[in-house]
Amino acid sequence: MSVAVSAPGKVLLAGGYLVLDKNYSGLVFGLSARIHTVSTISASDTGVIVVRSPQFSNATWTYAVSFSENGISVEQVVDKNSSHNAFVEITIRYVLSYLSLSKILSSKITILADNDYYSQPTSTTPPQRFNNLNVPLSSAHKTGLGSSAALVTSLTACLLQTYSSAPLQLSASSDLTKIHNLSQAAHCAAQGKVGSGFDVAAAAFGSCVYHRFSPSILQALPETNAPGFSQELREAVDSSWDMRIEKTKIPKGVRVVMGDVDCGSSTPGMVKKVLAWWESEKEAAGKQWDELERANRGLIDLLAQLSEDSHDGVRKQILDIRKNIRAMGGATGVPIEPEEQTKLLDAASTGVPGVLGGVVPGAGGYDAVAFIIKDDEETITALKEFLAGWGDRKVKALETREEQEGVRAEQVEQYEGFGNYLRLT
Ligand SMILES: Nc1ncnc2c1ncn2[C@@H]1O[C@H](COP(=O)(O)OP(=O)(O)O)[C@@H](O)[C@H]1O
Ligand SMILES: C[C@@](O)(CCOP(=O)(O)OP(=O)(O)O)CC(=O)O
Repeated sequence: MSVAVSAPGKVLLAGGYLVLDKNYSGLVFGLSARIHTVSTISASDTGVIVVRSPQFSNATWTYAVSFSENGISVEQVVDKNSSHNAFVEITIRYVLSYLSLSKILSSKITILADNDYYSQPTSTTPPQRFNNLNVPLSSAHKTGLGSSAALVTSLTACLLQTYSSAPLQLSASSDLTKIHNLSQAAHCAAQGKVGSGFDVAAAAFGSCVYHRFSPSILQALPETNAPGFSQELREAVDSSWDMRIEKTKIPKGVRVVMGDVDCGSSTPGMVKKVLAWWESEKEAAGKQWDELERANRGLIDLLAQLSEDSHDGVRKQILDIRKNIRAMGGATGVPIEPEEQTKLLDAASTGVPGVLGGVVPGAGGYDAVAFIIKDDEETITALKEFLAGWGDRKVKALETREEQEGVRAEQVEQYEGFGNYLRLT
């Protein structure tokens, strides 16, 4: 029996940094680029879970699961080609601990990521779905769609579906909340920090206006090898969390286009500097964040009631958001919208008909841009050509578009290795 689940990637279009504080909003859209997790359970009760990502080399991870009165042990079986995958390992440990099982049947799990998660080699022919990059995962250039959050959420849902005594109803709010909470716990443990969790929220619930959960919910959890970890994890996951999820979507007539810029940014370093400023300049920072929250909410409200004659309002609102983002960058010394990005965003917004505006998504920096454009082929073609010809910086428009739905079950029609054998239910 096979179980297949997928979760979407994300773009935090407005509310970067602010969303770290539960009093402020994050406008996050789920994306059609999804990470799929397929599990096939075996009759063997040796408790071995083999996970593989066939799109990459040296991307098979084998775990021996054992049980004792102290709880569950998940140990990687290491061989000469083994790499380490903390996000996979910790997710397995968290889900099996949450389920408090005493034994498990072995299983094989395959992870398949839509191509937009990683830069693809230049080729005249479009790559097959789930293209085999044939490089180690660590060597693949990520495009910033939130691969770890989508992976952890789809793997969590898949493992729960595989090993729970009662099948999950992914459309049921209670099961969806369980998947979200458990995925947040595993993702934060794997990251070694409790971020805002907007990416896992998008992976679980899809597009939404997000207010974070209180970090204390997860900060109180003990180490996984501590006595009673399973019970404390279960109590935390099953408790009532104080995040707020306001479902939303990109309105008809416009679409989001992500641009992958071939250079890097360091989100953790940027977050550290902005939070240091938030702590040291409380009054000024509070005014700046309140002004940016006002601008962000203005965009959220405009998109919620968009019509053809409010496109100019969206243009002005995006410019207002960007002005505030640049002011925050100036106050903190963090290149949130650096000059190179300002030039790109201004040129595309004024030079390509149908582009309503663009921002630096998430933490900002140099590595990504996101545009809101009229949803027609003429505009998307013109924007792709503009980005491809933008000076010496390679800016590739990604194919992914907003997709409202979060984690969902997939139908596995036929499964030989990987490829086009996944179909939606
Ligand atoms: N296709 C995949 N298969 C297995 N693990 C993956 C895959 N994509 C991402 N991961 C896991 O997520 C990690 C990437 O996390 P991170 O660097 O935070 O990227 P992102 O910002 O895209 O989430 C990888 O090191 C790996 O552990
Ligand atoms: C700064 C943030 O508020 C948003 C970061 O958004 P990104 O989309 O830039 O995240 P990465 O994919 O990890 O780079 C941090 C947070 O909310 O946790």
